[in-house]
Amino acid sequence: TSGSVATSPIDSSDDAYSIPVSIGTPAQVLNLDLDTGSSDLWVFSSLTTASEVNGQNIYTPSKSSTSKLVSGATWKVKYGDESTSSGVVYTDKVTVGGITASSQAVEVAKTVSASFTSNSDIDGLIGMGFDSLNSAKPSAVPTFFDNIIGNLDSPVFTADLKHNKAGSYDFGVIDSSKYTGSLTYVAVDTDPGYWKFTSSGYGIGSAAFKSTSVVGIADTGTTLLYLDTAIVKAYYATVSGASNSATYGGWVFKCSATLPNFVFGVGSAKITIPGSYINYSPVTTGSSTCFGGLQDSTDIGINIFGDVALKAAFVVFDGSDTPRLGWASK
Ligand SMILES: C[C@H]1CC[C@H](NC(=O)Cn2ccnc2)CC1
Repeated sequence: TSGSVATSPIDSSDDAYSIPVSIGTPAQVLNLDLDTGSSDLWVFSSLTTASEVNGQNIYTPSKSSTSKLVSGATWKVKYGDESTSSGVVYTDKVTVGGITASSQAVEVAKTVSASFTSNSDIDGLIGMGFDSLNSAKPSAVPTFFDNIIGNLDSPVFTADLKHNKAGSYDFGVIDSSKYTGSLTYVAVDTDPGYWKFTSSGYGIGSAAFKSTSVVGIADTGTTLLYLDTAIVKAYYATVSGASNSATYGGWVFKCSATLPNFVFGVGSAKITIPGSYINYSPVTTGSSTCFGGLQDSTDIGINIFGDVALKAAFVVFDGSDTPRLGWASK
C-alpha cells in the first residue's frame, strides 16, 4: 500500500506543519504535527484538564467503538523547547493519507504545558522518530510508521514541506514528480532515535563551499535550522547590522535586510536554502527587527535541520533495515 497526506503550515511563519489524522470509529479528525524528532503519538482529549484546552480538537475515546484502554500504561514527553505533555494510553484505529493502523497506541493527554495550550492549530503530535524515543511506560509503544511499514510498498515516508503553502507527506512511495535531479542518500545513525546524519559542508551566498562534516538531525517538528556557532557567525557576518541578541535569545537583523542563500551539502549534492527562508519573523508583531531562521545549536547539544532547511528539499525517510535519508532539490 501507499498513501499521501497534505500538510499545511499552521501560520505565515511556517512555525509548524500539521496533517489531518483520523482516529476511532466513527472518525474523529485531529490536526497533528508530524514530528520526525520524537516518537509519541499524543492528542488533546476529553481527559485533558479543561483549563489547558483552548480551541484544539479533542479525541474522546468513549465515543469510539474501537477504542481500548491500555491498562497500566502512562506516558510523559518533554521537548527541546521545554514543552511537556503526559497522560494515559489507548489503542484505536488511526488513518493517515488513506493508510490505517488498526490498533495504534494513541497517547491521550491528561495535562499539557502552556505552549501547547496556546497553540490552537495543533491538536497533538504524531512522532515519526525511532521507537527508542517513545516515552510510554512500562513499555514503549510503536509509532504509526512502525505499525504500517510492513504493509507499505516501500518502507519509506517522504517530506515535501513548502514555504507558505501546502506540501505533502507520502507513505510507501517515492514520487519523482516532487523533486528535481536525483536523490542523494546518506547514512542514518539511529542512536538515540533521531534521523541523525552527517552533512558534508556548507556555503554562504556566493562564497566557496566549505567541505566539513556537520552532524545533525532531520526534524520536521522543529521550526528553525540550528547549527554550530562558527557557521552561524560566518553567515550573519554577511548581514549588515545583524547581532546575537541576549534580549531576543538569538541572531536578529533589520527585517529589510537582504539575506544570502545558505547551502548545505549531502554527499556530493547541495541543497540551497533561499535567503528569504532565513528571515523567519519579526521578534514581536509589527517590529522592524527580525529573528533569524538560522540559529546557534550550542545550547541544544545537537544540530537540527528543522523546517527552514527541510522546506528547501524533498526528503526520503527510509526505514529499511539500514535506515537512510534521501535528499533532493525541488
Ligand atoms: C532550541 C530548540 C527549540 C526547538 C526544539 N524543538 C522542539 O522542541 C521540537 N518540538 C516538538 C514538539 N514541540 C517542539 C529544539 C531545541
